[in-house]
Amino acid sequence: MANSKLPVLPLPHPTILLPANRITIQVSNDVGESVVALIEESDALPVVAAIPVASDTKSTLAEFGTAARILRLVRPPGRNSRQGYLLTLHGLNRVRLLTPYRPDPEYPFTPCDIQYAPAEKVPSRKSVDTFKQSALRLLDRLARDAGQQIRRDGYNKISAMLEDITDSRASWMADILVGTVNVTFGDKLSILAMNEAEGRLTLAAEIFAKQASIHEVSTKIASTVEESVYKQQKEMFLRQQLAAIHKELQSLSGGSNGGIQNSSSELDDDEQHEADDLADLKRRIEAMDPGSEERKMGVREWRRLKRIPQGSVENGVIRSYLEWLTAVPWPNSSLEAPRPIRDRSFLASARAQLDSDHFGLEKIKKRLIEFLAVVRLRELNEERERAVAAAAAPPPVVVEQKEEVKDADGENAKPAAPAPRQVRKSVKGPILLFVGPPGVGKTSLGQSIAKALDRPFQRIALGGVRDEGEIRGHRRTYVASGPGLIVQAMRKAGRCDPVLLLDEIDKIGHGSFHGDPSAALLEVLDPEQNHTFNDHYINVPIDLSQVLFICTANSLETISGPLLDRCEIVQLSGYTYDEKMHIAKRFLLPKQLTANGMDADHVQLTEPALMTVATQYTREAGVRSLERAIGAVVRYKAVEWAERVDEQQQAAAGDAPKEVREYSAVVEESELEAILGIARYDGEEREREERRGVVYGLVVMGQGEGGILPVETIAVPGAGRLKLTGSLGEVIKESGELALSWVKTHAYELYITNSRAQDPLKVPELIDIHLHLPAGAQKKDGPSAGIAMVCAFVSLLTGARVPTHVAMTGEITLRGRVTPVGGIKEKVLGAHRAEVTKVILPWANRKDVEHDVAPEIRNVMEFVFVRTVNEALDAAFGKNTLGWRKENGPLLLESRL
Ligand SMILES: Nc1ncnc2c1ncn2[C@@H]1O[C@H](COP(=O)(O)OP(=O)(O)OP(=O)(O)O)[C@@H](O)[C@H]1O
Repeated sequence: MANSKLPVLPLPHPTILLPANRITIQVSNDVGESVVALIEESDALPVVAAIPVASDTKSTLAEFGTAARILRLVRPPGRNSRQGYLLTLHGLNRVRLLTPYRPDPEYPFTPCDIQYAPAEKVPSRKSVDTFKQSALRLLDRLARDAGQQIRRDGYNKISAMLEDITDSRASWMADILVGTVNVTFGDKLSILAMNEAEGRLTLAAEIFAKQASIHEVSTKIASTVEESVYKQQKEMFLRQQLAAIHKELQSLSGGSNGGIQNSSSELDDDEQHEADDLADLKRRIEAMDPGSEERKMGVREWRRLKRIPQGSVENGVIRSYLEWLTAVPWPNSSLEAPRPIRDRSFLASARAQLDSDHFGLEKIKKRLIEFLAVVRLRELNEERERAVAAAAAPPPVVVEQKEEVKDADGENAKPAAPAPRQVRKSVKGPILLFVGPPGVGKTSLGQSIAKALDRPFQRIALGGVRDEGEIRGHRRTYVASGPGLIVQAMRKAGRCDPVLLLDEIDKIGHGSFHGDPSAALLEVLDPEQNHTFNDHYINVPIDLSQVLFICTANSLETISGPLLDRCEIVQLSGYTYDEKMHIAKRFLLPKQLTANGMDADHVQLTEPALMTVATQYTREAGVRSLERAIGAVVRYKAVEWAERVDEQQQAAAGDAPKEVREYSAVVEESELEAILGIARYDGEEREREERRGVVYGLVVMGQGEGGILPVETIAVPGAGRLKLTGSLGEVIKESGELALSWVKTHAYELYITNSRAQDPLKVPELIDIHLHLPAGAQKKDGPSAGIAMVCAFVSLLTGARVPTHVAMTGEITLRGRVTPVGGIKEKVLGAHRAEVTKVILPWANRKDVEHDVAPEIRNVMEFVFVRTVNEALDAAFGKNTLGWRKENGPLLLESRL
């Protein structure tokens, strides 16, 4: 190892000069001047010890460096002091600094003691081979990824050289390669410090292997980044172009908002939202079933939208159309029956659901369970059939989703191969029609069915719908057009298989110059047609076959025949007071308590109080008014409670002048008047006066509610005619004529006239009979008032009276037979509410009373079933009240048949 003295040149961090390498560095003017002096001093090219600075934070020099020959020095042009000199060095040998370097400000190149590295041994074959392999792999990669041909050629040349190199020159080659390729400062420094050939080759092989894999990864990352950057740039570029085109189009169409863009940043937000909305719309179109009608329509309208300038009316129309189109829940391709249906315990849990939502209604619940069982069986059968068919069918052709997505926006989109859409077929069970008075739970039963099936529930109110367009939507040519009620409900439901409740189909208008809404409903409800329901606005067939429709109505009379034909009627009647009490306690009160933020400890209605609310404050078949009245009581108590809490707080804060009022949770019957006001139905029965010519009949009103109705008759001077008033329909008028004819025929037997030939309206005086049914504004029709009319005429003509606790219903024939009528349960319940205790009914209606009327009512009322008018008269006036002539003529005998 030879020692010597060499001027030290610190290399700026992170420059390192390895032996056999050449570098050019920039040096300060002082250093440059010193190099000039050095060159001038020496005969040959001067040699310096080029020592790297060990770290970028400290200026301490590394221990090792390279003896380097100064090859060239370039002065800065025009003595530009800031630019510095350029110095080219050629590395010769490894050196080690023996003494610490202390620069002299006067003369930077102070010679220092250095030691040259010893002569190297020839490295082993193995390490040379490993080194060569590693270096060749790296060079190969570098050549492959080099952008320019000239660099690629350079790497290839070095590779060729490396292959031919001798073992003794391998370590020299290692220095050249480490100096050339881009390795870290640390790696270079460790190569510099390694003055043994064998060790240097091993170290170089490791460095090259590491470098090769780093290079590989970074190339990969670079290419990925490049790709995404390219995509983003491309998108940005295209968007900018699009924006520019829009702007141009706007200015062409006279838009004067050119300057707006620069002036306000608020508008930028709007633009952003606009862009987001459009992107959302586009995404929704892309998500539509490829090849489907709706997607084709969506794509077509989307293209139109792009062509029409923003802000124009047409643009808005298309936008809102597309929003609707994409919001309709189009059938998905899920072929599985919904989960709850497949569940084995489905029927049991459906039953539990119905029970937890409704009291009583046993027959209805039984019918609904049957209905749900049918729905389940059909769905499961369908699923099985589909599975078999799918197993037999050839495998489906897979269509790349990515291509389809492009089509939605691409101008040159080819029509996608329309793969037939596979959807669950319709359940095609019967369409249920709940008929009954208001507030008996028709709507809430529909909700329970939806809950049991785990499907969304939507109610469509059809009351007062007069225009077909309300159901089917209006064509887009109309100003402010939009889709119909069905599509609106489907959108709200958000699924293609909701339960839709068509509420009050009996109140829907029939044909007018706006079209017939009930005809549109026919299409909706027809399982053969509703898989292609056509909403005029959407204008793409919508599949409603998976929707479960349930209808409700108060009465069947106004429902058109064809509509009725599609439905299966489930009749709900009113509740007895007993049932109402249960419903109130178990359902209505807890519901109202929750709705008003109270709990059961805050309000307790005593049994007599509840009964009074039911009997004297409400008189309805259902429980809606009862619920309202209970709600009013709860709210009253809520106010009391809140006041008391406030007073307590004030008292606690010490600023309450008054005493805290007492609060009692219990509501007694006596408090009801203060809470709900004067009872509406209090003592009404007492007002029912027993009068000549007045009889109470039983009726079912328009809302399906039963009740009693007085049949009033008076005799007025006249010409033997009958006058009927009170908004009577044809049938009821005829039944009045019929009743009078019967009375005229039997006037002799009833001691009204003295001979069979006399007309009771002409002898002894000439009179007219005026029959009136009160509540004149309410339309009345039907034949069921027959026996009530006969009784009223007989009462008028004989002077006998029918007690006010008696009411009756029944149709009569000319021969005096009493034939059955409908609505018995409602009528009996209505009579019970009106505190009638004796009801006269046709003999043939016995079974209705047995089946439909609750035992608690049957037990407190007297039912007289009559076959003939004579029996009815006896039951109404009391046996032997009316005198009957003994000699029974042939007519009377006939009437007893
Ligand atoms: N059997 C019952 N058990 C529990 N609650 C009931 C029962 N029947 C009705 N209700 C309650 O009465 C209220 C009114 O019922 P709903 O709205 O279903 O009546 P509706 O028959 O549909 O009336 P409308 O013909 O006027 O639409 C609801 O809060 C409902 O939960």
